[in-house]
Amino acid sequence: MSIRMEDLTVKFKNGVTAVDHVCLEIPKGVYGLLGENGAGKTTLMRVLTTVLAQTGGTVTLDGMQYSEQNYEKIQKKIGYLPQEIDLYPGLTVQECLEYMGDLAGIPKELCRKRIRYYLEKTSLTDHRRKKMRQLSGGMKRRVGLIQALLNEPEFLIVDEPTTGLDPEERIRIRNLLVDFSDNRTVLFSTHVVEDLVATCSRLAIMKKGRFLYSGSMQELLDEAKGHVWICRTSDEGTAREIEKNYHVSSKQFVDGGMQVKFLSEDKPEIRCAPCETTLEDAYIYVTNFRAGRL
Ligand SMILES: Nc1ncnc2c1ncn2[C@@H]1O[C@H](COP(=O)(O)OP(=O)(O)OP(=O)(O)O)[C@@H](O)[C@H]1O
Repeated sequence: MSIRMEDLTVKFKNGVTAVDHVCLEIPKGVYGLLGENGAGKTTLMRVLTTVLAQTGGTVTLDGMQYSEQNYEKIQKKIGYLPQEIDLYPGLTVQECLEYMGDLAGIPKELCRKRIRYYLEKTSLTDHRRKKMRQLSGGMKRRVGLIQALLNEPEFLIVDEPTTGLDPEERIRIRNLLVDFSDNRTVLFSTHVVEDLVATCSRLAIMKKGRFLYSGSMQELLDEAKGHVWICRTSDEGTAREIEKNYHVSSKQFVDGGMQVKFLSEDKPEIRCAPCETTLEDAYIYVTNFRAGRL
């Protein structure tokens, strides 16, 4: 399963161009999508799920064009967990999932078997008789993920799947997505950088409707290599100066002073040492230093 976008554009009636002439190929496996608020990620995902039609360019799914006559066939291959999901509050978890499975045309027995499997995988088995409205936010999110997985789609699109989950559940869901991606494509949109580090080896970074970066995680880290610096200082003035002049990626109090990690294209003129690059640093590097080239 491969998804290809060529010159894809979405311009809303109010004049906002949320997706701006982008090209991208999403291969098999988990593919990360990162970007600031308003970057255009949700709009892009809505096009990929056929909820919204593009205003320009093309999308193909294994060579099949996204066009009205193909929408039904495409929808059968897709699972989607949107950012906001409010499933039937009056139904129990089990009833809700059976109903969603029915809507997706999954035979009853097969559907029940899958529901049992995914309830177990998402630690919801003991909650299956609860009404949807009685669930916590994190539990609702997990039910939302199950409904997206029920038809075992070839292309799964998940928007912030780990929002509201505690650390253990977050890890479990990430592992579930990685297992699920075997021979399938999972587009994983998130603001949580560690989620991508733990799940994918390729990703795209979006800003103002365009891709600032698309490629491997390692190449992204390499781009920022040599531009990340660390300064330990007990002088508040130095710390303030760094904040004023550079993009700070972290700061923390340490014995007798402060440790500031920051990004700079060139070697800074203050006392500091080069430092290992994390995905978060690389993200800040690309969004701030490449943005000027947009
Ligand atoms: N239906 C719409 N009509 C007009 N403008 C819209 C519509 N939907 C989104 N936009 C605008 O398009 C741009 C991209 O929005 P989008 O929701 O795709 O961003 P996002 O990357 O998903 O943001 P977030 O991370 O906050 O969810 C924003 O400027 C937004 O205001």
